[in-house]
Order: sequence, then C-alpha cells, then structure tokens
Amino acid sequence: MARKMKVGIVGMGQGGTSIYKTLRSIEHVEIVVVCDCIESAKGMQFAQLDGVQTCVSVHDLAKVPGLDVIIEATGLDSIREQLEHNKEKSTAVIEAQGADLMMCIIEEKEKLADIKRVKGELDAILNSVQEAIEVASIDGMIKYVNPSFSRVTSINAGQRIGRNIFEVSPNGALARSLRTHEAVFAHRAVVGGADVEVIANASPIVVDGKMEGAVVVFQPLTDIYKLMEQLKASNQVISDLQTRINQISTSSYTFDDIIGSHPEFESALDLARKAARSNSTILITGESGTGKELFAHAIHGSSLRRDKPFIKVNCAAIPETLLESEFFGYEKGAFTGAVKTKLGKMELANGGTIFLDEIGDMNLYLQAKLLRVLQEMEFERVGGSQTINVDVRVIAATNRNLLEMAQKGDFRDDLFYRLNVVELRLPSLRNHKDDIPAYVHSLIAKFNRKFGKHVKGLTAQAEEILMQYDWPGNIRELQNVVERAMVTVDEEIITHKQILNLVDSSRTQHQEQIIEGIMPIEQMEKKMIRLALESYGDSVEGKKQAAKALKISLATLYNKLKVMS
Ligand SMILES: Nc1ncnc2c1ncn2[C@@H]1O[C@H](COP(=O)(O)OP(=O)(O)OP(=O)(O)O)[C@@H](O)[C@H]1O
Repeated sequence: MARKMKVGIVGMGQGGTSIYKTLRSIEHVEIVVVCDCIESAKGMQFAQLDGVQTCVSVHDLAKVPGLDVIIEATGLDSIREQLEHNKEKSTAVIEAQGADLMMCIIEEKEKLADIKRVKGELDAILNSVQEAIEVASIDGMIKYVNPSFSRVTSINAGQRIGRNIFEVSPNGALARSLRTHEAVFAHRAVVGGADVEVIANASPIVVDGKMEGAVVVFQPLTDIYKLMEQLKASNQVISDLQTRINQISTSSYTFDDIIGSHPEFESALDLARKAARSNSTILITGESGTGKELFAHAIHGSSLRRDKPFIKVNCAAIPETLLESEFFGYEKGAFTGAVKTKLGKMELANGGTIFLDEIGDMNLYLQAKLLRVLQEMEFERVGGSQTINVDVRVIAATNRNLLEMAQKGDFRDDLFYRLNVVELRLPSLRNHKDDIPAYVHSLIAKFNRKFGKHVKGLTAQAEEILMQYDWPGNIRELQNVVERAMVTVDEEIITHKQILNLVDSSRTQHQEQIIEGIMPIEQMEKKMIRLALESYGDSVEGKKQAAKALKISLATLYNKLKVMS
C-alpha cells in the first residue's frame, strides 16, 4: 500500500476546518498536527476529539518531524514566512487554494482506484457467466462482448466490437431495445456464424436518468433444452417413485382378521395357514364374496414376505389390450403414448406376492406368458429386449370353474395345473351359516365404531331371517345388509322388519311365519340350543348346563350339535 501523505494545517478557522474535514476522509492522507493561536477554535476541538496533535505556535508545528505538506490556511504572510524559516527542507508549504486543488486530485485518484476495482469485479463476473452478453452505446456502436458471446455465436470480440448493431443485427433484441428505449423479453433469434437459435433479453442502460446504451443477454436454446431435459428426467424419477409408492401396498391382514369356525371353513383356514409358510402357488376358489381376497391378504401377511409388496391385479377389470403392459410394464417408445418406461405389476411385486384376482378372465395369449413367468420367473417389458428376473409368489383367485374351462379349451390346462399347486376352496356362506352370528357380532362392533352408534344386537327373529336367507352374495352381502341396517336403526336393537327390507324376500323362507313370530319347530330347536350354548358357554361344563336347561341328556345334545354343524 502507498505511504500516507503526512499533513499539518495552520489556521483552524472556517477555511482550515473545512480542509481538515475533507482531508480527514481521504484514505491516503494522515493529518499529523494542526495549529491555531486560539486553542478553543472549532477546528482545534475537532482535531483533539480525533486524537490529532494540536499546538498554538507555528514554530511547534513546523518542528513536527516528517511532514510532507503544511497547509497554510490563515492567509497571513507573516505566518507563511515563519513556516518557511522553521520547516524541514523536504516539507512543502501550500496555501488554502493549493490545498483545494490537491484534495481534488487525491479524490479523483481515489475514485479512479474505485472504478478500477469495480471494473475488475465486473470483468470477473462477465467472463464467468454462461450467458452471452453484448453492450452497445446509444448510437448502436458495439462496445463490449463477453467470452460467452464468442462461444455461443462463434464471432470473436475483435470482429464484433466497434461495429454498429443496427447494421450487423438490426432486428435483434439489442437493436430493438435501443430503438424503443424499452426492455425486450424472451426474444427468439438465430445468431452468429453457427446459426445458433437463442433466447434473448435486452434492456436500456440508463445513467443519471439518460439512456446511454443497451445490453443484451442471451442463451442458446440448446442449453435451455438441456436443462429442460434434465428437469424432465428428474420429474420422471419422482413420478415413478410416486407411482411405486402408490402401487405398493404391504398387506396388514392376518388370519386373526378372518372369522369362522364351521368345520368346512376351519379346514380351509388350516390349509391356508400351512400354505402361508411355504412359497407354493395357491389357487383360491369360491363364490363371489366368500373371502378369497381376504385369504390372499392373510396368507401374504402371515408369510415371510409380509414386509414386501402385495400387489393385486384384477384380471377382469383391465381391458385385454392393456393387460400385458399392466403385467409386465413397457419400455419408453414401445407404442404411441409410451413416453416413459413403466414398471409392470410383476416387477412391482418383486420379493413379495402378486394376487391375480379373477384369473379365469385372463386371455389365452397372456395365460401363455404368465405360464412362462411362473416357470422361470423371468419376462421382458413390452417393447423391451432385456430379460427381467423376479422372485414373486403367486396367489390366484376365481369364482369360475377353471377345470371345466380348461376342459373346454377356455383356459390353458398347463396353467391351471401350475396354479393349482394348493387349492383353497372357500365355502359359500350358506354352507357355514353357523358362523353368521359371529360375523354379525363383529360387524355390529365395526359399524358402531364407524357410525358412532351403540347398537347392541338384533332380535331373535331378525337373526333367524339372516340364518334362513341363502346369501348369494356371501359374506360381502351380509356385510352390506348389516351396514345398511345400522344406518337406519334408531334403537339399540335391529329388528326383523329392518332386515326384511334389506334382503331379497324370494330367497327368505317362511317370512310370513317369521313376521308373526312363528317358526318351524326344527329351527326353534336349533335356536334354543344356540341360545343355551351362548348362555352357558361352549366348554364341556357349559354343554352339561345347557343340556340341563334344555331338559335333554348330554348325549342328545351332542347328537343334535352334530346334525347342526
Ligand atoms: N371369514 C371372513 N371374516 C371376516 N370378514 C370376511 C370374511 N370373509 C370375507 N370377509 C369380508 O367380506 C368382504 C368380501 O370378501 P372378499 O373381497 O375377500 O371376497 P372375494 O371372494 O374376494 O370376492 P370377489 O370374488 O367378489 O372378489 C370383505 O370385506 C372381507 O373383508
């Protein structure tokens, strides 16, 4: 850093004080000493506050060593003479006017240094930005282009600077901004020798309210396209992950969610529990609403794959044309509209279980493909050539008779046998009606929670209707009937009238008698036996007490129970 100029001032009246104040703020000047015969002069006080040495005698000031300049601000010849006599040889004495001039020069020098610094910073910025920048003065003379300008346009600075923008690029954003004195946004143009398509923004350069020129900043569209491509790719990744998250559901059902203790139902449950421990393919058959999907969930939820995906495909709900891509996914560009690669259900289920509901509705072409997957656990995405290996457990379900379909040629028999490794036949509800009270009990508790009600149960006659009805829609229909009864019920007990309104009367036997409270003796007997067991319990002791209450022997009770089950 340059050495500071050491200055002394004589005469701290108005003139001297004003010089003092100006010099004090100049970086390259150090005021070493000030002098006035009046010690309390304003300027003397300022100096004292600033910690600058003060004195009342010109002699003392002149003796301060190392002064470069003494500013004589009294205008008195006698003082000037005293200074000339006493100062060091190398010290210059200047008068107030000279000091003003000196200050102007120093200030200009400092301004220049500032400008140089700002210019250095600006150069660094302009040289490093990716955008091309061009500046022209108000008459169109090109004053500046940055290195990116040359990179983008293949025109070097020497070829461009000094030319007139109205001649070289009369329709560009820069010329338009100069002509209109307004900013120009998102102007698309082709520039340079390389015919590069760019998008440009230009704005006027205004100094002290006057337009001096304009600046244009532009970027090749290829750069923008590249960024857009990158953005699209990132969005694609996000949306794929989102789809994956939406599609993957790990099943939270277990066998504890399945109600039913009728022997036929129990044996299906036992088999399902055993199958859950293996990896075998399972075919679940049964009428609609018998619980096939619930069983599939429970098997997955109780298997070692329980923390992996459970993916359901409803083969009947997906149009045939989409089924293949739904299953195996597709590669980008596989067909019109395949703008991105999509994973199929088979891939999504990797490590977990795929549940093929309504498998009987799958077309023969896809059946062949599925057979290969089941045998080799590998497939290709639609439009792709890469073989994808997976580890998926398959559970299929149908309410159709696949064996019959296979015999007729409507279902591949090899696939049927491949699927039918474990066959789980779920009984229709009409075949395990004894479980109805337990279902109803659990459904009432579930809907009490859902609707905030306090329903306690249903009348004996209402229950009897449920027991007599033949439930074509099985447990799903029972669920609907109880839910609708719960919506309409005002009391704590659901009545037979409410139930009768909800079931198909042609499928309910002896409804008139029931309305009257009359029912066949045989039904009445079953009902009394159930009631007795409910009251005394199902244990041996409970059965003994129930037999006593029914006034029959324990052996007779056992015989009757055998017939009932
Ligand atoms: N044993 C059961 N215990 C409790 N709820 C059951 C039982 N069986 C079925 N459900 C319930 O009944 C409804 C129908 O069951 P699910 O959807 O599993 O039947 P499905 O046989 O798969 O029917 P579909 O063939 O029409 O697809 C479901 O809400 C299910 O939770």
